[in-house]
Parts: sequence; structure tokens; C-alpha cells
Amino acid sequence: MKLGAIAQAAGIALPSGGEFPVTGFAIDNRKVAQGCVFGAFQGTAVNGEDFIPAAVQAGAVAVVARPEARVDGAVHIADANPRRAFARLAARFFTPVPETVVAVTGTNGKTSCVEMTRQIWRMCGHRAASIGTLGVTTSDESVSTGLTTPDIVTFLANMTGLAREGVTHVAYEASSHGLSQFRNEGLRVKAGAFTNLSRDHLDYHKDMEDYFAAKMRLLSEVVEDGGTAVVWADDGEWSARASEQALVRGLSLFTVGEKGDQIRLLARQPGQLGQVLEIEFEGTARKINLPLIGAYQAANALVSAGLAIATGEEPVRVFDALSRLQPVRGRLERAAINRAGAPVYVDYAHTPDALEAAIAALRPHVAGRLIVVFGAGGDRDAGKRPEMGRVTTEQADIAIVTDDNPRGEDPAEIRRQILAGAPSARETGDRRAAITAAVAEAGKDDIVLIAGKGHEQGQIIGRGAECRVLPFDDVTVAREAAGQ
Ligand SMILES: CC(=O)N[C@H]1[C@@H](OP(=O)(O)OP(=O)(O)OC[C@H]2O[C@@H](n3ccc(=O)[nH]c3=O)[C@H](O)[C@@H]2O)O[C@H](CO)[C@@H](O)[C@@H]1O[C@H](C)C(=O)N[C@@H](C)C(=O)N[C@H](CCC(=O)O)C(=O)O
Ligand SMILES: Nc1ncnc2c1ncn2[C@@H]1O[C@H](COP(=O)(O)OP(=O)(O)OP(=O)(O)O)[C@@H](O)[C@H]1O
Ligand SMILES: N[C@H](CCC[C@H](N)C(=O)O)C(=O)O
Ligand SMILES: [Mg+2]
Repeated sequence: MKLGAIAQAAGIALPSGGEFPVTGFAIDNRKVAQGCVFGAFQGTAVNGEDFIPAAVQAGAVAVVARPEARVDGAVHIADANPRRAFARLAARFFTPVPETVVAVTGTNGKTSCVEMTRQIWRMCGHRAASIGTLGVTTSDESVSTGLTTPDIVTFLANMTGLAREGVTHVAYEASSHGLSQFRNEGLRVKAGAFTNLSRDHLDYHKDMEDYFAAKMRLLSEVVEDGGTAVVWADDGEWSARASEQALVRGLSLFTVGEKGDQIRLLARQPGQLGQVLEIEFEGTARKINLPLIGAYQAANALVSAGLAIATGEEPVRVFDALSRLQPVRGRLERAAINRAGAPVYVDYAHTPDALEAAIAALRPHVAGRLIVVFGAGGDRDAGKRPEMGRVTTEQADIAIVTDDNPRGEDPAEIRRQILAGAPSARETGDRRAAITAAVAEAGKDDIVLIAGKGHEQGQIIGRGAECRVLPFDDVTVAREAAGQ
């Protein structure tokens, strides 16, 4: 494909003709091959513009960069927002792409929703995939990309790869980092979902308004004209504002929840291994036997149903599929039962709100004590740490603070910050020791919740060149602690 044709299709002006072929796109000079278009972006760690000469040396034929950047020896595609311009160009290069694409944003529930949406589509007979924290997942396999929202080149290349394999439906996770860095653009996104907003990532976003604005780009720009916004209606002001954003943009609005207009949750009865949901859809009441516990999983299942309906699935088949959903890896996953008979759950709660939701999900099942083992990641929002401590000590019976990916920080200092909000909590830095102690202590009426790492397979220690990932899997450690 010639650069001129790509630029024309993307609606981007070129300084010269562009009568030469493009062989690929790269945002890292180390990945540039002869004939590539290089995107030079100012990052949080380094300035990509510093790598323009190296990229040209490696064969870049064009560089997308700010007008003030200096480009010698290649076409300078100047744009005040180079990430967006690059994404638009790259999206013209990577074809084909799956026909039906939806995206999910929100603080918690993105991974769960994209995975449940994938499962519903599959049960409706489609070849479907999801892209997010768990990686690129199809019915056959799951391949990690390392980030929730991969970089734009990986993202589009994956989309094309999936389309070539015959995948027609993809649900992807749009993190706030991904949205603000234009890591997922240029596709025809038929529907976008908003799950909720609560404290996270305030190391990256200035404040909650800034964080919300990043998420709202999904509804204001990424979803295609005439598309649908599926909004969880029960998150107060944030839900109201997301709905308003959808209407201002002229999207169809599909709201879900107790306050939902399209799928209304009328009642929820927790059972031993699942729950019965009573819902109303288009004036008809229905009962759904959801084989997953917790209000939060009910919310995610209904948002996912909304996405499937918004993309044309038969509502009856969609609601039927909910009763056959498989658990999402590391989300309230029952990892083991200890010798006394106490179940041990692993969950990915790593925000105050998620801890509250995970504890609330288990509470109806606890006759004795709920023992929670948790920590907070290093080099991430520090302000959430005391809040995580406070919520957990308030809602659990025993709270044990431990390490969760300290990265470049001193783990003792992270624990100290959590403990500032949780003076009554215990402290055991070594995660294996903390899990082992919790599992050993649980009696037959108790439940253990191990929060924060979910599906993760490693403990990240150190930063930059010093960074090491020590193998660690909460589920395996829980099983070992339970003698299984
Ligand atoms: C803060 C953040 O989001 N950083 C991500 C972002 O980096 P950045 O654009 O700021 O890039 P940078 O490292 O400063 O480099 C600037 C530019 O120079 C280029 N470069 C850099 C070095 C070099 O030798 N040559 C070169 O060309 C880089 O490719 C980049 O384009 O873009 C990079 C490429 O896509 C990501 O690898 C990087 O993720 C870092 C490792 C990270 O930890 N990100 C986390 C916080 C993250 O993104 N998390 C979210 C949300 C999680 C969730 O809640 O689910 C996610 O979507 O995963
Ligand atoms: N709808 C929800 N409401 C409140 N809490 C939720 C909800 N969905 C999930 N959670 C909590 O958040 C945790 C993470 O869920 P999930 O992985 O689906 O979210 P995510 O948005 O993808 O997270 P991340 O930002 O880390 O990618 C769950 O283990 C649970 O504790
Ligand atoms: N996507 C999330 C994952 C957090 C998981 C937790 N285990 C941690 O390391 O903080 C983040 O990057 O903030
Ligand atoms: Mg996720």
C-alpha cells in the first residue's frame, strides 16, 4: 500500500506525494524495518522524538510527529496530536479487521465484560475473541500482550490476525491509559460500555475528572457515529454523566441495572454457587440462573448481555447464554478448600471499590469469619492504599496486608501506607506466608479471600533494568496451603 493512499483514506494531509509503498508501522525505533512509518511520541518515561534519527536510519520512510519535531531524511507527517494521526493512518494499513467490534471502559469490570461478551457471542454461534488484561483470548487459546490495552500497532495487528483466522466478533478493554494515549483507534466500534468509576490511577490522571474524561473519549470519539452506549446505570453521578455523554454524541443509549431502562434488574437472590436474577426487558420479566456469585458479576453479565443485544443478537438467546457463562479467570475463582472445609477464593480486586465488591460478593456465603489477604501494587496510585486498607478492615473480619507487585518501591513502605488506613490489620510481607497463614487459620464456617493478583503469574520486583518477575500464582499457592 502506498503512503499517499493510506493518508488520503485516513483524511490526513501529506507534505509531499507519498508515492512509495509502506511496509509496516512502528512506535519504537527498535522495531522499525525498511519502509515503515514511525510514530514519535512524547512519553512519560522518554521522548520518542529523540529516536527519530535512529528510526530513519533503520529505514523509516515517514515519521508522524508534532510540527515542532525535527525530521530529516523521511516524510514528516506533522500533527499536533501525533498519537491520533498515527492511529488513523495505521488503521488504514491493517486490514481486514473483524466486522463487529465493541469496547468496554470503567474502573472495574472491563476484563470480566469483554470475556463474558466473547462467551455470549460464541454461544450465539460466532467466532469471537476478547482483548484485554487476560491477553488475546479466543475459544482455543489466550495469548498475553502484557498490557490491558496493547499499544496501537500490537492492537491493530492482532485485530487483523484475528480477522484472518475467521474471527468476526471482538470485545476489547479500553483502559484510561489506552484511551488517553490513542492506543485503540480507527476501527468501527459498534458499541461502547461504561461499567463504573472509582478511585484508581491517580498517579497518571490529575484527578477524578481527568480520569473520567479519559474514559469518556470512548463514547465521545471512539464508538462510531450511530453506535450504541451500554451504560451501567447504578453508579450514581458517573452513570448519569456517561449516559448524558452518549446522548450528546447522538449514540443510542442502552442502560442496564436497577435504574436501567433497557435491562432492568428487579431482584437478585444469591444461591450457593450462583444467583437468580429477575430482570425486565422490553416489558417482559424473566428469570436468569447465573452460575456466578456476587452483585458485581451480575452487573458485568448484564452489561455484556447489553453489548450482545446492541450488536444484533437475539435477546432470548443472549439471556439464555447467561445461564451457561463460565467463570472469568481470577475473578472470584474458587481456588481450594482447606482441610477444615473453608473455601479459598482468588480475586483481582486492587482498588478500594473492587475490594468492597469482592467482600460483598462473599459475605452472604460466610457463616463464620471472612479472612482477606491483600496488598497494593508499587509504582501505581499511592493514594488508593489507605482507602484499600480502610475498606478491608471495615468489611472483613480479619485483614492481612501483604505484598502485591512492589515494582520499584520499598514493599514495607507500601504496606505502611495501606496500614495507615487499617490500624487493626495484620502485616505479613511475604505473600506465600500470608496466604499460608490465612488458609491455616480458616475454620469450617470461614472463607478466605486472596485479593489483588487474580490471574497474574508473577510477583514484579524492581524497576527498569532491575525489574524481575518471580513466578507466583495465588491459585497454586492457595492449593498448596490447603494441602491439595
Ligand atoms: C504510563 C504508560 O501508560 N506508559 C505506557 C506508554 O508509554 P509512553 O507512551 O509514555 O512511552 P515511553 O516509554 O515514555 O516512550 C515514549 C515513546 O518512545 C518510544 N521509544 C522508547 C524507547 C526507545 O528506545 N525507543 C522508542 O522508540 C516508545 O515506544 C514510545 O512511543 O506506552 C508504552 C507503549 O505502548 C507502554 O509500554 C507504557 O506502559 C507502561 C510499561 C505501563 O506500565 N503502563 C501501565 C501503567 C498501563 O498502561 N496500564 C493500563 C491500565 C491498566 C488497567 O487499569 O487495566 C493498561 O492498559 O495496561
Ligand atoms: N462491576 C463491578 N463493580 C465493582 N467491582 C467490580 C466489578 N467488576 C469487577 N469488579 C472488581 O474488580 C476486579 C477486577 O475485575 P476486572 O478484571 O473485570 O476489571 P478491570 O476493569 O478489567 O480491571 P483492570 O483495570 O485491572 O484491567 C474484580 O476481581 C472485582 O473485585
Ligand atoms: N492493570 C492494573 C493491574 C493492577 C494489579 C495489581 N496486582 C498491581 O500490580 O497493582 C494496573 O496496572 O494498575
Ligand atoms: Mg482488565
